[in-house]
This record gives sequence, C-alpha cells and structure tokens, in this order.
Amino acid sequence: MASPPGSPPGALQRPMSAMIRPNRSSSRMSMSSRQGGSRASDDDSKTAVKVAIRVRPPLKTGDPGYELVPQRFQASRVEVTSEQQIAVDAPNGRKLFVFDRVFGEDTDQEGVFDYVQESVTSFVEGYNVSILAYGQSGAGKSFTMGTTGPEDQAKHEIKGIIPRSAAVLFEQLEGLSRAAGSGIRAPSRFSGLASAQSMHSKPSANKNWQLKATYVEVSSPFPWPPRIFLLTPPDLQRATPRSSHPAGHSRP
Ligand SMILES: Nc1ncnc2c1ncn2[C@@H]1O[C@H](COP(=O)(O)OP(=O)(O)OP(=O)(O)O)[C@@H](O)[C@H]1O
Repeated sequence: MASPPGSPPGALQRPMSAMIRPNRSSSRMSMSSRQGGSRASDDDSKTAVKVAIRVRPPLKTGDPGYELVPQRFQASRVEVTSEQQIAVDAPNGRKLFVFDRVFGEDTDQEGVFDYVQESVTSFVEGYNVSILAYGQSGAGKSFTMGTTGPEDQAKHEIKGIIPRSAAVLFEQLEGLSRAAGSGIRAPSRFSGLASAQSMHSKPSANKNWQLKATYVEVSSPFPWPPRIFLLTPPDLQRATPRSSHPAGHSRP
C-alpha cells in the first residue's frame, strides 16, 4: 500500500517503518468461509501497514446521484459488527470482513483522524509515512482526506485528514523548536542538516518549517492503465516538472 521514498541525501539512515514488527500474521483482511466464519486479522497494535475502512452514510432519496445507485444497493447492505469487522449481505450469504479498524457511518472526521494521528507523530520522529484513500467513486475518499475544496477546510467538523495532519505537524514541529535542548529529538530528515549547520553557526531555536503538498488522484482502472491526475492548484504547479502533467488533466 505504501512505498516510502528514500531518505534525502546526507540524512541519517532512516528506519523502515515506525510501526514494523517481526512475525506478524500474514492475514490482514479475510473473506469469510462458506459457513460465514472469518479469520482474525493481524491485531498487532504496531504493524507496517494498517487497513481501516469507513462506511459512509447511505445516500437518501433526493440526494444528488441517488437515482444513479442501482436499486439493489439503495438499502444498506453493510453492518458494522465491531470495531474491526463488518458483515456484508451478498446474494449468496452474509460475508464477514476483518480490518485493523472499522469506522461506522456515525464516525465523524475527528474520529477518523484520532486513529490516523499517530502516523503524523511517527513522521515527525523521522519515519516515512503514507496515508492513502482507496475506494469506488463516491465512496468518500475526497471527503475523508479533506481535498473536496478549500471551503471545506475552513469548517472544523468537515475538515479531513490532510488539513488536520498539516495542523498537527506544525504544532509538533513548533513544539520541537520550543523544546530545543529538552531531549526531544529533531526529525532525522533534518538532524543531518542541523548537525552540519551547527559546525558553522549557532543552532537557532526558531526554525521556519515549510510544507509542500501535492495531491495526486489515480483514476478508475478502466480503460487500463489507470490515469494519474495531479490535483495541485495551478499556481503551485509551476514548480512541478512538466513531465508530471498528464495530458487531459481536468480536476481542479
Ligand atoms: N462520511 C461521510 N459523511 C458525509 N458525507 C459524505 C461522507 N463521505 C462522503 N460524503 C459525501 O459524498 C459525496 C461523495 O464523496 P467524495 O467526493 O468524497 O467521494 P470520492 O470517493 O472522492 O469520489 P470520486 O472517486 O468520484 O472522486 C460528497 O458529497 C461527500 O461530501
């Protein structure tokens, strides 16, 4: 699911993952057997990859797009049976699926972020972190990640993972600056730079941190191969190599 980039030149060798543990079980998600049973997922609390699913509230009569939902899917067929399991009513019986975490339709944006937040802390500690949203059209990927539009990011209750992560990131980095000398270590990606700097000048407690965000959307796999859309706003795209701009890109 995640393929971390290498460390920047000159940086210390970084650990593979903040959350890797040896001897983990091989199963992350298991479909039920014909009898409707289910194998337990990897319930180690610290693993390299975690799969969480979010069940969105079903569209109601009158909602935009409701008439496009095939009739057999207009009533909900998913039941959240625990924090790690859902049951899906399929024509050939009830199927159970197990994940690291399941969020029901009444889980709000803050509830989802509470689960993801430890990844931001791991990032500040110097680990590579990727958070991906995957699902069919209309499943709520943009809503969950917080990339629907700038107006959504102003409202706390609908703010998604990306703006929340950015806020926590800056909070934690500012905390590091304030706590300089307190024993909290700087992210390893910067610690190489910091030690090089300290050879020439006094280290400064006031650092200016900059976050560069690039949004990429991989479109549906038909026609194959999937197309990749760069969603970064046009004024920021000037800094992006031309080769990264797919022909026909049209998302804002
Ligand atoms: N958990 C949720 N609670 C309330 N509304 C939601 C939720 N998830 C999605 N929606 C709403 O459903 C609609 C579709 O969601 P969204 O655009 O995020 O889907 P998507 O998976 O990104 O679709 P696409 O792949 O077509 O871009 C939006 O209007 C969004 O606000």
